[in-house]
Amino acid sequence: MLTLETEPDPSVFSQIDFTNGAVAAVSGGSDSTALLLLLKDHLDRTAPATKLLAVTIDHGLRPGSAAEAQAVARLCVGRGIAHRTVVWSRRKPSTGLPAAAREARYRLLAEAAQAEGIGLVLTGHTADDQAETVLMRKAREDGARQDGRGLAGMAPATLYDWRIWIARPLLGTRRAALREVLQRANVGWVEDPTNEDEAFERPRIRAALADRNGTQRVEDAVALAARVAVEREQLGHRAAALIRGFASRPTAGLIRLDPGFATAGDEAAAVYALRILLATVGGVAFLPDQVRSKALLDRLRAGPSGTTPFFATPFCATLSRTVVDARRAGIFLRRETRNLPPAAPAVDNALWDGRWRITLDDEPGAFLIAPLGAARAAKRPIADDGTPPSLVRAALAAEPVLWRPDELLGECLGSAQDSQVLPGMAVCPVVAPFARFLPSFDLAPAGTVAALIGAPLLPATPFSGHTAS
Ligand SMILES: Nc1ncnc2c1ncn2[C@@H]1O[C@H](COP(=O)(O)OP(=O)(O)OP(=O)(O)O)[C@@H](O)[C@H]1O
Repeated sequence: MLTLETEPDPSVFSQIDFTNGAVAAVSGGSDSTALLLLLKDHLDRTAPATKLLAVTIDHGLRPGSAAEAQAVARLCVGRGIAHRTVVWSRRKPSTGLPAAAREARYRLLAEAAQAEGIGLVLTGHTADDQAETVLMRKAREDGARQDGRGLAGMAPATLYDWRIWIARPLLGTRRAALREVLQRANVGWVEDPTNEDEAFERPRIRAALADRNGTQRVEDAVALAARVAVEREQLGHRAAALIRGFASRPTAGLIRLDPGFATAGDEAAAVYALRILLATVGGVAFLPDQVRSKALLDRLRAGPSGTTPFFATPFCATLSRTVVDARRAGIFLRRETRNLPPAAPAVDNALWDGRWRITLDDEPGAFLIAPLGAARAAKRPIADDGTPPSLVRAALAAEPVLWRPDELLGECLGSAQDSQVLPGMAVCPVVAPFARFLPSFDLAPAGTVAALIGAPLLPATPFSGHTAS
């Protein structure tokens, strides 16, 4: 049976590679304040030269938020820890504020880390947070057509923007244990009133877990997460093997699956692989519906011979903004041409159509980015490699090209295909469902799809001795 740490385990940090330093994300609440003290103690004992920076994001959403950040800064001064407060100064949305604040928080934490040449951010998520997350997702999944992979909860590490690792070393530690650490050290913390506001789902679940069966329910939820995480990782490895065995990329924007993909025998892995590929080709941040994806696989499998489909009757289907074209030459996936972004100035670190990451050194506006379009794609020379030319052209038409603003109707500066870097600008394909947040559970399929489409290699994981591949 799984037991949760009621005393913080000093070894929670021992698997983490601190070679390139760490940012501790410290809100001033109990969990992240304890994280900071435990981390500082660990580094003092094991690697005192490690660069450690505590960062507090002041969302400016509550009257006391600046004072709370100052309290963290004072604690850091007293302990010899570098600290920065970063203010979320952009305009706040009128709806979806918690999600926007979360998005901003991760962006600002990642920027603060990157500015210091640090590739790792640590957060203070606890076993209590994990249990709440799993129970909230379970409540949502019951009755909905979900695949259950969300029940793996929060991953021990998540790659943000394909560049900064967010690690959660306290996921196996109870909040009460962290508070005891603070009480023993005579260090106070801030109570966020929104954590108590039962108008929100998480505080309601938190309150429900505070009753006398709470400990058991937290342990059960965390144990469920651990089981599902193992299953999800295993499924990911099997999906990655199918992609390696059956998928190729005849040209930019076009993925070919060998028909054997549909009949390879591991149906769950094939559906998972198909969902990841559909989302990637379509530039969609979430995987398409499990049931519809399974129905599509069934259709791909229904070849006339029963075992080896050769699509005597070719068919086309669209899912996740991706056209699936099954014919004698193979199963082809490409971005549908509907709803492509119109020509617009390239913006730094933006995801163009969810499929390409743009990085600009120049001032914004130096380039425009637009789909190539059918007319120009029709004039492109096509290699004779057995791929139907009509499919190559259809795929190319949805690929981005770059223009100088004053030459929009003139000469095309160059296709952005194949991670082409123009002066002052880099354009790289992304694995869309994992481009912003890649949970460590999904490293295997993400890395395999990255290799398939020519996306940048994954950085090594923050766990010592583990590579991302
Ligand atoms: N204002 C902040 N400044 C710095 N770090 C923060 C801030 N708010 C939260 N964090 C970090 O995130 C962790 C989780 O905080 P909290 O549970 O409040 O956020 P959350 O919104 O539930 O997180 P997530 O969105 O990742 O699930 C904290 O332990 C801390 O490390």
